[in-house]
Amino acid sequence: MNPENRLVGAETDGEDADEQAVEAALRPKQLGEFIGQPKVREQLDLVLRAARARGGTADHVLLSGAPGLGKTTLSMIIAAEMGAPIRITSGPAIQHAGDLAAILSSLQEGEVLFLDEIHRMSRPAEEMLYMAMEDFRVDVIVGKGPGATAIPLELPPFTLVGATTRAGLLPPPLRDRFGFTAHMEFYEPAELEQVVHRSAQLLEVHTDPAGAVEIAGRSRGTPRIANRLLRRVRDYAQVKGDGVITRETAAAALEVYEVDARGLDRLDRAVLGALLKLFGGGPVGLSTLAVAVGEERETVEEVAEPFLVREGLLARTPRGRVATPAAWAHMGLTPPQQPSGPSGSSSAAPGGPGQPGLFGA
Ligand SMILES: Nc1ncnc2c1ncn2[C@@H]1O[C@H](COP(=O)(O)OP(=O)(O)OP(=O)(O)O)[C@@H](O)[C@H]1O
Repeated sequence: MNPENRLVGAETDGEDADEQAVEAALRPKQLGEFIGQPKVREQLDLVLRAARARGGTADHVLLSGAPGLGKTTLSMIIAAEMGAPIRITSGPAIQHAGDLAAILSSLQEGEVLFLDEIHRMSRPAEEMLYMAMEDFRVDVIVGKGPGATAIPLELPPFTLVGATTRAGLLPPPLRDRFGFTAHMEFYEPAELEQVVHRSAQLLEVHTDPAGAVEIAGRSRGTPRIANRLLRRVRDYAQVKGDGVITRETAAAALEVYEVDARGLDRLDRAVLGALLKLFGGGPVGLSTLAVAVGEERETVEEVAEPFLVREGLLARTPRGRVATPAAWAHMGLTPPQQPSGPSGSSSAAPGGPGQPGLFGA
């Protein structure tokens, strides 16, 4: 399986230009339209109102959280609420300090600079950013070696919105220069239902409440996935039904796309299936598990496991991967009997009363 083409992948890697255009059209434009994240919304609202009242530029904002939770959307909302233009770039696109200097020196006063994946910027660019954020100034180095000179360049005040999936990877001097930091959480099912209803309205497809519940429940807490599943269910409803999304059409469509009731796809289920059926629920080493499902070790570890761990279906322990009781239940399988006696065997079902500490990693 090519992990980039996963329907339930939270990244945009496998999406074509049309899909990305639809996604862009579904973005909320104002803070009031942004669903969920109540704390972030409330705090950001204060930051933006205060900046507007002062007639100034909003403080720099750091947004952290998993892909597809709305970081880009929020950065655009910040610009819209401030009536400012926005420039979008990303850490990996800024390889040299000069790349950053070129962007910074062309910003207009009050402009929002959205820097996605800010943790992947090169070190020299990062150091240049410190000064730009704090003093709205950069030193452009001209020449090399002992003859090199630093030419100071004044910048107009701007708002940096940095986004990262890994806030912990940011060096503290960079993190400290943001006036407001927000962590985006995964969305509750009820919030995802609202996302589905809103997007369905924009796409002009009729979705009944139970249809939205069905899609939201399979969306892995992520609006981008909810929107993507909605589009696939819409296709199915148009081809196989009368275009209306009901619980039945949503369930039938997502069965075709192999996204189960909890949002697991074929890869997730293959990993869980191997762990349960071939290894009695574990513990089993990652490499062995990867061979058993015919995937790269990294694919299992980085693509399938994070969601399985988050859902409480799989645990990473010092002795290997272990299925939880919830995994057995979800896959409709019965765990093997626990061996009696003081020390349990390693192939016994994990998590039972006889095996304390197995999930303690
Ligand atoms: N709170 C929300 N309400 C409604 N729709 C949302 C919300 N958050 C995100 N979306 C939708 O989800 C999609 C993905 O959002 P966005 O691109 O902002 O995520 P992201 O966190 O920037 O992801 P990445 O880090 O992968 O770029 C967009 O189409 C957007 O419309």
